[in-house]
Amino acid sequence: QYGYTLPGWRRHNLTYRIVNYTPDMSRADVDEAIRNGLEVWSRVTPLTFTKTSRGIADIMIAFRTRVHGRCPRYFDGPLGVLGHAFPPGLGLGGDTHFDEDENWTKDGAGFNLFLVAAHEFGHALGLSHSNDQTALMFPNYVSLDPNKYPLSQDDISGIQSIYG
Ligand SMILES: O=C1CC=C(NS(=O)(=O)c2ccc(-c3ccccc3)cc2)CC1=O
Ligand SMILES: [Ca+2]
Ligand SMILES: [Zn+2]
Repeated sequence: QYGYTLPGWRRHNLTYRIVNYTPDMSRADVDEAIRNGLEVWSRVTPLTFTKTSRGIADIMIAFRTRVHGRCPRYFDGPLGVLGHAFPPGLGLGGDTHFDEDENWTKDGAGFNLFLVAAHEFGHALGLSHSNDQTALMFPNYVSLDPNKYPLSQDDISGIQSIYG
């Protein structure tokens, strides 16, 4: 159950672009972690995600540190905040940034990019935090088994309350 749900995207066929890559992982592993992070949500909604490699996409994904660009939120160096995403909307809406000062991995070491991405994309699609500690949208990072299906019933009812 969520405190509030933000308005969702009116269009269901969304685009995303990975603006830059972390040196912690291979490009293929980053592409896969991001694709899987989006697929977690597209599997339970009518949403589709198409990758673009240039221009402006709905969901602009970037690895940034500290104060970055015209983003109103800043990162804090290693640990602490791992990423942030903006709720659906034009411009910054949907954009998702990861803190490059973290050690991003595809396995259990450091922080698992797929898991953090799946959480942040929940915000980019309009979900707030859940108080269900088994939920992907729980505010604290739990290193779930990335191969286990990370969505809880709470997440599914939350996202389906927005996208029906
Ligand atoms: O809006 C916010 C503000 C603070 C956040 N803290 S975080 O970046 O350290 C973070 C915390 C938990 C997760 C997470 C939770 C459950 C499963 C996987 C990741 C991801 C990022 C995450 C976030 O999305
Ligand atoms: Ca940080
Ligand atoms: Zn940012």
